[in-house]
Amino acid sequence: MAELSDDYEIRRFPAAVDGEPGYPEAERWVKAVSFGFHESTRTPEHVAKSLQTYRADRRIFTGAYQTREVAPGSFPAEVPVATFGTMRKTLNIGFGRMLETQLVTAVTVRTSHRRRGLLRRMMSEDLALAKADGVAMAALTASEGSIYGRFGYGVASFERTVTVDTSARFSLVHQAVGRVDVAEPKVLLDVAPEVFARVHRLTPGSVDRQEWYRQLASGSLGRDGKEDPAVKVALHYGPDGGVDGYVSYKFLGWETEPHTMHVVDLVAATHEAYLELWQFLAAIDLIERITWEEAPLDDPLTWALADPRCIDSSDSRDMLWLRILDVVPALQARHYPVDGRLVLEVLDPLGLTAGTFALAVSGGKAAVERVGPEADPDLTLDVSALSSIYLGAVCPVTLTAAGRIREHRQGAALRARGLFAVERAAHCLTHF
Ligand SMILES: CC(=O)SCCNC(=O)CCNC(=O)[C@H](O)C(C)(C)COP(=O)(O)OP(=O)(O)OC[C@H]1O[C@@H](n2cnc3c(N)ncnc32)[C@H](O)[C@@H]1OP(=O)(O)O
Repeated sequence: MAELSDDYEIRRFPAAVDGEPGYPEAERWVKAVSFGFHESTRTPEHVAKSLQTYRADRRIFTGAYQTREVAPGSFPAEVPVATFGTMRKTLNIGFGRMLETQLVTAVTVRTSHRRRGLLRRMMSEDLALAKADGVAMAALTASEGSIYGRFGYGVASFERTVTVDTSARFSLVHQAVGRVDVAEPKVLLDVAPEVFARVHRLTPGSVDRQEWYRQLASGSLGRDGKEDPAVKVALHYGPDGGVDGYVSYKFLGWETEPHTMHVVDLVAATHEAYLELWQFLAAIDLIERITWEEAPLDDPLTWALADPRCIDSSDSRDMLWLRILDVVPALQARHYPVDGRLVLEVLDPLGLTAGTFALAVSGGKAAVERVGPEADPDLTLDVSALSSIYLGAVCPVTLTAAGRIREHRQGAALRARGLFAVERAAHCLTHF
């Protein structure tokens, strides 16, 4: 664990709502986070609403506080100079299996206190505590690609921004089996979590959503802390009449050309619902373009379009970063689509998971054991590379080519690729 400096005290406390004794401390913490991300100062109402959703997620706040006298006139000592938030949610690890995961969010360090090891200290302590608490996986989404590899995180899923031309060119090779109709946005307060729960069970890489998502999708609470009257909603009804998908969207205004609808949230629990929601979006009159920032890379829409070039997707990026905290339970939790055996030598910059492990899969079920240093490894890899291949969305053969995995036995990386494959493309619709 990192050296603790006397200049700062680290405090951990749960999210509190207005009226509770911990509220002033939680309020200052939230304000420090928005300062760290260069947002406008949040109004007290906005902070109160944020804290209600954070409480529903049972978030834990970590703050670093100055212990020495602060400069006169500067932020007082009660305002944290560094923030670090966590909550626990499930991660779909393929074939419908769920793994409890420590989600890390709201990481900020005030400019005047940066590069003194505050992030390293908060991260090392938090990951060690989560592991001691029996949590085998941590996850985050990163503001910069250069920060988190050193702590053992690896990119495990991707997303892309798509701009879809919905002029006369747009045509889907798909015969509708259900129907789509517009609805009052507030219906999503109830419907969105139900539809998302189905998607979460079906999609490897999916992280269960925070409370805020249903509020965002229904226009109840926008990013600015206010209701968003621009949000519109359409529901997809399957052949049985039940709602199995929705899209929440906003018109970008007549001055944006071509006239564009922006997707706020699109969640579909069946293949048909996904395509039919796109058919609906493309059919909106006076609109020639749809934009969506959270589209999958491996997207059925591409293959259902008569002209796949209707999609412009120049912006692909990393999405979910995973960090295995405990190798044996993490690997044993997965289902494997093929049988096989692999000996993995795992390196860990924080020392949480280092060791050599034998993974033996029979009938899809894994037995994992720590073996001695004399065991002959098939692969040597950093925990960040193991975390990257865990969801099947990053290819071990490619990581070997990149020098991130060392293959001691020819064909071992390809074997790992087969073992870690999942039943459908990994995609995470949850930012946190
Ligand atoms: C999950 C999320 O919340 S993502 C959001 C992350 N936050 C932001 O981007 C907000 C703006 N940035 C910041 O607040 C800070 O610069 C932070 C949080 C990124 C880093 O905090 P610091 O306390 O300065 O980091 P700390 O001093 O502990 O550095 C630890 C190591 O990371 C390195 N590092 C830190 N930030 C960066 C960076 N942006 N790029 C590259 N390396 C970095 C340091 O050089 C150091 O390396 P070393 O241990 O090998 O010497």
